[in-house]
Amino acid sequence: MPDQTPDRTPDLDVAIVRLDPDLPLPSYAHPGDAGADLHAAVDVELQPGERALVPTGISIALPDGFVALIHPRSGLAARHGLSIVNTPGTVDAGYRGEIKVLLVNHDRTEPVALRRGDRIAQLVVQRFERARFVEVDALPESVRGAGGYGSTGGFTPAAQRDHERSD
Ligand SMILES: O=c1ccn([C@H]2C[C@H](O)[C@@H](COP(=O)(O)OP(=O)(O)OP(=O)(O)O)O2)c(=O)[nH]1
Ligand SMILES: [Mg+2]
Repeated sequence: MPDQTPDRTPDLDVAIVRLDPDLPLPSYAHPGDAGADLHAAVDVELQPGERALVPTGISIALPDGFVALIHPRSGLAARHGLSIVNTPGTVDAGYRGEIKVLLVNHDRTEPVALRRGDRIAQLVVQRFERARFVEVDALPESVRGAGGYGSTGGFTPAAQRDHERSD
């Protein structure tokens, strides 16, 4: 069935140069998708635990005030343990070099073989705010305060749950 989701995402022109004219441009798989899929420009095989900086064959020029974030694809992560070391990778508006993806194979036993043209990651273009860091002597109080790193509780690991049940 065709995707019925109306695409209300506003369009933004982003200049792109294909360093490799045989590869497709990044593209959104469905209306409303946030990420445009990026293609590998080379074949690469990653052994378990191995990483590689994989070229995508494109350079872009984002308008000022925009950033592109390189996210992993969940299917590759779930099926092969493939992720990105520095996820999300940050592509700055001023960057004119080739976009590359720092892939890592988290699988313990199986290598991952990628072919040139495979969709290896997704690029999310978004606006950002540039902060002016205003130094003060003390920060305003908040309900959370300095609590973090699980201060609100986490989950009980299954092994511990089983142990409590058998008590
Ligand atoms: O996954 C990534 C991350 C970065 N870049 C490019 C675009 C980005 O604008 C530039 C610099 O990235 P970043 O600031 O993350 O790296 P850095 O280690 O801080 O290098 P630099 O000192 O050049 O900023 O490298 C990529 O192509 N892929
Ligand atoms: Mg940097």
